[in-house]
Amino acid sequence: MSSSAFVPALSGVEKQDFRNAMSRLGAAVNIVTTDGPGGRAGFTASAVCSVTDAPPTLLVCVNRSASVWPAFSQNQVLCVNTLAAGHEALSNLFGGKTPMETRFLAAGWHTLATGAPILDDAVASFDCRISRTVSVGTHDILFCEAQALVCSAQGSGLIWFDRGYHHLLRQAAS
Ligand SMILES: NC(=O)C1=CN([C@@H]2O[C@H](COP(=O)(O)OP(=O)(O)OC[C@H]3O[C@@H](n4cnc5c(N)ncnc54)[C@H](O)[C@@H]3O)[C@@H](O)[C@H]2O)C=CC1
Ligand SMILES: Cc1cc2nc3c(=O)[nH]c(=O)nc-3n(C[C@H](O)[C@H](O)[C@H](O)COP(=O)(O)O)c2cc1C
Repeated sequence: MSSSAFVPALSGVEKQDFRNAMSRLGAAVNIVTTDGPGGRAGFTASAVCSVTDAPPTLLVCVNRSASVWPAFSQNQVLCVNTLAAGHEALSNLFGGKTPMETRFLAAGWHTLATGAPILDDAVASFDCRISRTVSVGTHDILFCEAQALVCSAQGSGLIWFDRGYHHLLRQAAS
């Protein structure tokens, strides 16, 4: 066997080893918001993925111990706002222990179909109703059906990889 850093996991997988391996999966950074009877809330999420385009559905994984969980559970609507390069400070605000009002004061917002806050300069926003929730371990998987979309032709993407931010730059067409 080579002397590289490859470490085989032969008998079960420890939580920290799982996280270390997951840190190697680059993912877009999103601020997921909600509003309604349960109040306005938002958090940073990288566990977001497309499910099917008919009906247009994506999923979001949220830790049930997060302060935002009751609001999402009660409101049953959310908006996935995909961040652009330059949104690192906003991502940190929504990913930490910051009071909810302070998080939202740091950017401009509007609403579309569901009333969930849509970030003014997101790369894309998916305004959704939660169609199904499945609990696995510590997290709820929220299946979300898009009711309205915003898609920007401008801007570079923001990626979370190896526990840090990276910019995904547009290549000039060849
Ligand atoms: N899916 C999630 O709940 C995620 C949570 N985070 C949280 O953000 C903070 C910073 O994370 P990192 O700097 O990336 O270092 P980390 O060592 O906590 O996590 C490394 C990777 O493991 C995964 N991960 C982390 N916590 C997880 C959890 N509770 N359930 C499922 N997957 C999880 C994510 O893919 C993450 O990028 C931590 O508090 C972490 O828990 C970050 C990314 C995803
Ligand atoms: C880059 C990044 C990605 C994250 N992705 C997720 C995620 O997909 N799901 C999740 O439940 N928490 C995720 N978190 C953690 C939440 O953003 C954080 O727990 C949330 O803001 C709740 O914090 P609070 O309980 O202090 O309000 C992520 C944090 C960061 C910095």
